[in-house]
Amino acid sequence: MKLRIAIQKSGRLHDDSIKLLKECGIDINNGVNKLKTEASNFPLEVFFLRDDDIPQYVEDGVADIGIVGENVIIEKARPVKIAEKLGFGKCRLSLAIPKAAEYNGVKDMDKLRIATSYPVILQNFLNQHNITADIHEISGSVEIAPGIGLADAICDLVSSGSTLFMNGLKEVEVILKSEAALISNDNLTPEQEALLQKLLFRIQSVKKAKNNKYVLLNAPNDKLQEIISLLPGMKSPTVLPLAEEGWSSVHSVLNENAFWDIIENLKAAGAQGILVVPIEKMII
Ligand SMILES: Nc1ncnc2c1ncn2[C@@H]1O[C@H](COP(=O)(O)OP(=O)(O)OP(=O)(O)O)[C@@H](O)[C@H]1O
Ligand SMILES: O=P(O)(O)OC[C@H]1O[C@H](OP(=O)(O)OP(=O)(O)O)[C@H](O)[C@@H]1O
Ligand SMILES: [Mg+2]
Repeated sequence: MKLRIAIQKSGRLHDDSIKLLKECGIDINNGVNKLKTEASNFPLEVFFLRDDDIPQYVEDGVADIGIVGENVIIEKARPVKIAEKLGFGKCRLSLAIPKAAEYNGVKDMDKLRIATSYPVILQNFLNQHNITADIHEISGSVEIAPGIGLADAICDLVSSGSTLFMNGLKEVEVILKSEAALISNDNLTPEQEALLQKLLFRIQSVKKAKNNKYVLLNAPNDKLQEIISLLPGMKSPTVLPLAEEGWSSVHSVLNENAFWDIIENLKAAGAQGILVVPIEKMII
């Protein structure tokens, strides 16, 4: 028995999806233009599909699990479970209007023509704000719509904002924040569920490792207690004597979010020779 995963064939999520599987120790040979392949060291079959189709395939059980943006999951409104958010493909779905247009709030969208590939999410947003607008569904190149007279505003994905900028548009409302997620069919068999849990365990170890760094530093023994008190660590820091009398080496794990603040405090407390090393897997 194999678990079948659907990932994007090409596009924004393709490379990161393959990379995540690799980081989980799963080897797949991803031949050019192949639509289906198998992992050599995990019971996993991989289907390469258009991202829009992935929720439907997972709902129908053609694939058991899939990797797709939350924006697509919500737009397609299929009854699938979100098993894990994956931390890549981060973007937002936003409303944008021509740079020179005046904007005083969502109510300015009333009666406008809005071009989008996300009619369901947009309609829900407009309903919540009691706004009636004319939604033009188009499947791509949405940012060009105001420039060619197709629409007054757009609702599309943004990350750096450069596509909006290049098309003379400005972002005025964020409707949704999104990242890639692992979705699963609602009715997996116990065997499939066990394989999914095995995969999730690996994904979580990879994610935790990415959010943490291994830190080594030298501390004079008279500052050791103060330095140790600044370090969270997985249990408590490792302390080893240095060859030089009166000094110790301290090893610990620091979370990315608190990282720079703690490093500054460690330096101020007398830590020296601070080394920061990436962690490949982290199992707690
Ligand atoms: N600029 C961006 N930055 C980060 N993530 C993005 C960005 N644009 C899109 N994404 C995420 O990546 C997903 C895939 O985007 P992409 O542009 O490759 O889709 P697509 O053109 O619809 O591809 P497909 O050919 O599979 O239908 C989006 O649904 C979204 O979740
Ligand atoms: O804010 P930015 O960093 O400019 O990113 C936003 C753009 O990225 C996505 O398209 P993509 O580049 O994936 O091309 P596509 O239209 O072929 O899907 C999205 O549809 C926007 O057009
Ligand atoms: Mg698509």
